[in-house]
Amino acid sequence: MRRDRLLLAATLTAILSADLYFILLPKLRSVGSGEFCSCGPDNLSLPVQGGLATPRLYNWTSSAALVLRTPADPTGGGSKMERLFAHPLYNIQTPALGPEERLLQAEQLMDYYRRKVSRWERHMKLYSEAAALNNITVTQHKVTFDPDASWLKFHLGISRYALYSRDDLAVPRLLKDMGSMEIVNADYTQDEKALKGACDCTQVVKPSGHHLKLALKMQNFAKAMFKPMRQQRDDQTPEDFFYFVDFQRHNAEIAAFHLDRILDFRRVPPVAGRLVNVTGEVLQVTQTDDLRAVFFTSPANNTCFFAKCLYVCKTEYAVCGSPDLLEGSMSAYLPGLSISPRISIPNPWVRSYTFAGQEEWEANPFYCDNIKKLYPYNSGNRLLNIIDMSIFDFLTGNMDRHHYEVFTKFGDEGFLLHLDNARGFGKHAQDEMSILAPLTQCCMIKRSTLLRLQLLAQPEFRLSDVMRESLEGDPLRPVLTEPHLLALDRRLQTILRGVRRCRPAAGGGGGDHQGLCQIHRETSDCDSDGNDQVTEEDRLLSGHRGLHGEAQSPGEQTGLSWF
Ligand SMILES: Nc1ncnc2c1ncn2[C@@H]1O[C@H](COP(=O)(O)OP(=O)(O)OP(=O)(O)O)[C@@H](O)[C@H]1O
Ligand SMILES: [Mn+2]
Repeated sequence: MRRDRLLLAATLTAILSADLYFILLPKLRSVGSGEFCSCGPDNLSLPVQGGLATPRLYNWTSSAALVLRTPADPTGGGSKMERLFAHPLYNIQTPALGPEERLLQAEQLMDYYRRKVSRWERHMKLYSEAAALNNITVTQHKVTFDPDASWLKFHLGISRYALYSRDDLAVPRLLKDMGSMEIVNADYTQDEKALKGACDCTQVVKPSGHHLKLALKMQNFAKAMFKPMRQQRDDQTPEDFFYFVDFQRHNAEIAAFHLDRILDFRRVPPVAGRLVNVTGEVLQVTQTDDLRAVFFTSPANNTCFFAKCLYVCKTEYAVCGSPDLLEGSMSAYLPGLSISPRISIPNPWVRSYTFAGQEEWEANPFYCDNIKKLYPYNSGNRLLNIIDMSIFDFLTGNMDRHHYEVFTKFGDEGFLLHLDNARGFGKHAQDEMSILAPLTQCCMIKRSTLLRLQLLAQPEFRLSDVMRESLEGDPLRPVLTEPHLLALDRRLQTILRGVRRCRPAAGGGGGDHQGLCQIHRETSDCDSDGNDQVTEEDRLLSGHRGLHGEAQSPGEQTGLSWF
């Protein structure tokens, strides 16, 4: 009898403990976790649904992510990505774009495309005649002129505010096309061609041709930059590697596109993963002898190829299919430079690309004050855009941002293109604080950026969860390992802490609020969504606590400077 009671007591205790551990504790943890508890000073309690616009992103992501979607559910279940994109901050109505705000006009692009197709057809005719004379087998693929092609729509949708609009359905179509459409041509990229195979194997820094990337043309003339897989998902950059000799990671390119979209920057061209058959889809379609010449069959019978230059330097840099299939990232090409020129500008926070070099910003705490006086950082939003870029790079851990590009058409107020993100996601356990130097030294941030970062720090929209879900839509899922996803949340908290604690070194914060981070409300011509954004965000914020929650009204009591 006593034994029975003991057994009963033991069972009850076990049930109670399990209850405590699995139900009560997680609840307590979720209440106590994060910096944005509903009563805390950092609360930004924006409405979860409705109000400003209806969700328009139901068709946005491809296959798997779509399958996962369930209607937005305020209790925390369902798709977080869908809830994020349905959030008012992501649904601010934008005014229609005028012709001057678009990068390209439809007729201009269509003419360009038509000329390209007929040039290609003429060229293919001559090429196959010559190939037949020389006994070279070429796979002839039929190209199609498709006025509705996804890449064409993507190019037409580029505006002075962003590479694509939030609800642009051409983008998911383009992702799908890049992941599966027939490849009709493979070649070196322009910058590799510019090297003309020149190699300097004595150069340690930025070894030319290290990167082994290709330009692939698809059957409807879409063009993508292919970066092959060089590293397994769970390999980490070795401790002793300098960032400038680190591998380029195809999965980092893919993940960066998704992150950029989730942050609502829309400054990274669409990137999809693809399993490419290097024999059938590269070797057999290339018309470049140089490229054909770097292919070989490995002792394990796999098809491999070298970077043009490193062929004569280090043979271990070859990449191999298994036996022909190779993962890679496909990054949608931007419109050609002849129809939409871009300029490449050195990043003011550029790193030294030598073993021992140090740049001024690393040694001078007042560096930002100097930059603020210099054109084009002395007016407009260029500096705020650089700070956005540093936030983006800090999240991915990319230290290789030596330049940035802008479309010349949009002048100084154009957005910055975030091209080349392949050196992110190298070390999940390390946060490279120096990448955030533009933010921590200048102590300013766009309000629209801060609002979204704060939203993504809330459990209902947790960045790692939204990223995980978004990346599920890529053919190469899982694109990032869990530790890399979780690192995003940690880094996001670090950025928000940085914003809260920011003290400009020179005390030159400006205005009446020196010594605090400046939260910049953008002017109409620079905001990525047009001038309605400011009013809409104001409306969203009205009735809520200030950004830092320290006071009721912005400006006076929050101690922030509003511009
Ligand atoms: N999606 C794109 N569309 C058009 N051009 C692009 C695109 N992505 C990159 N480029 C151009 O190609 C150049 C090289 O690309 P990327 O930087 O990705 O390769 P990389 O091998 O890392 O080169 P680098 O060593 O110069 O950094 C870029 O500077 C840019 O001008
Ligand atoms: Mn690069």
